[in-house]
Amino acid sequence: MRPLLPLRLRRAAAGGLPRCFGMARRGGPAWRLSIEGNIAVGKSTFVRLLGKTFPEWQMATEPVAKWQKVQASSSREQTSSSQNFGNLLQMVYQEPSRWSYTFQTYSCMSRLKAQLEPLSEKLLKTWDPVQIFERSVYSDRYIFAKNLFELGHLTEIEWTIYQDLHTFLLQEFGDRIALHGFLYLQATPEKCLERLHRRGRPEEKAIQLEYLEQLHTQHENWLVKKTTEVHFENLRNAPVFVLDVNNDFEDDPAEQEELMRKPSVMYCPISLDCPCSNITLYSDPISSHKLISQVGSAIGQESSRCCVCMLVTVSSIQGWY
Ligand SMILES: Nc1ncnc2c1ncn2[C@@H]1O[C@H](COP(=O)(O)OP(=O)(O)OP(=O)(O)O)[C@@H](O)[C@H]1O
Ligand SMILES: Nc1nc(=O)c2ncn([C@H]3C[C@H](O)[C@@H](CO)O3)c2[nH]1
Repeated sequence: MRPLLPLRLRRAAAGGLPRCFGMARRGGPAWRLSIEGNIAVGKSTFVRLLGKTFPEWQMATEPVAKWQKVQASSSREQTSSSQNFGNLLQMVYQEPSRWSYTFQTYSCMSRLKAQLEPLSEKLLKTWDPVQIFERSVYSDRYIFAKNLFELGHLTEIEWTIYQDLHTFLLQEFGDRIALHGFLYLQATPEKCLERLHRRGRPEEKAIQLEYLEQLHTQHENWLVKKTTEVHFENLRNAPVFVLDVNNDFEDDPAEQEELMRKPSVMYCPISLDCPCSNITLYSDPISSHKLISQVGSAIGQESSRCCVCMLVTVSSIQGWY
């Protein structure tokens, strides 16, 4: 079963909707969501599942391989003989004070490029085109760079220059890199460490629980408590859907069922007149769809695909691990 909104409803949102509602039409502006979460929480796994379930969607995975093998990308002769300048991921873990600034400028640039990618031909032909990003230019700054600065691995001057550059680039690119919402995969740092060890990426061998605890706090402050100072108006208003992914439900149908019953909280401060403000949604697609219909009728639409519907659709995948 694919718990998508019925096609009829997905096609209903054609215009005249409040600010937070999208214009679903063939080749129209894409819904752009970022999957956020701690190291090894399960983002790539989740994105892979989304890709299998919605083959028409465009997925931008985190370019870890590029960080592990830095190569010049501007040269016209981009061949297999391109020089390998080293494993920046390993370098930043081994010598954070030396390499954090280099890493953050490079990772930020690679995320910016991903967010600027044009819609694929395939996506242009679909109704409700959707782009999914694994992390974003925002987590680059408000999770990792901020944390490295607080740990003293970025100096005052490096942090200042990074922020200046980040703000400038994001303002320059404006709507071209805008996101419509965030899906925050949330698990305890202990669970992330367990998964990190199970995955066994060599560069991450020395990661301690304390580092994952710090990153967890950064995620909570930015996405849940909203205490992190952010510098972009659209980011302040973006909806955040929090999904508890602590359970190892990959091979456990009983856990999957349990998960389906769990409510998730959607934070949607998108506009004062938005009817989906701070409501509780259910990871059970049927309950969620009922709620979406209620939201739709509350604003005089049969139903629509808004930020809430979009995130519910994405999150309902969770039940099929
Ligand atoms: N819900 C889950 N239950 C059990 N194991 C999981 C679950 N999700 C992911 N895993 C496992 O945890 C490990 C890390 O998952 P994954 O690589 O998807 O994490 P990630 O969040 O993308 O990591 P990173 O932050 O490094 O990009 C993998 O071995 C994966 O198979
Ligand atoms: N320092 C630093 N800054 C980032 O922006 C960043 N984004 C991801 N990572 C690390 C986490 C995983 O080990 C690995 C894959 O996610 O890369 C980062 N490290």
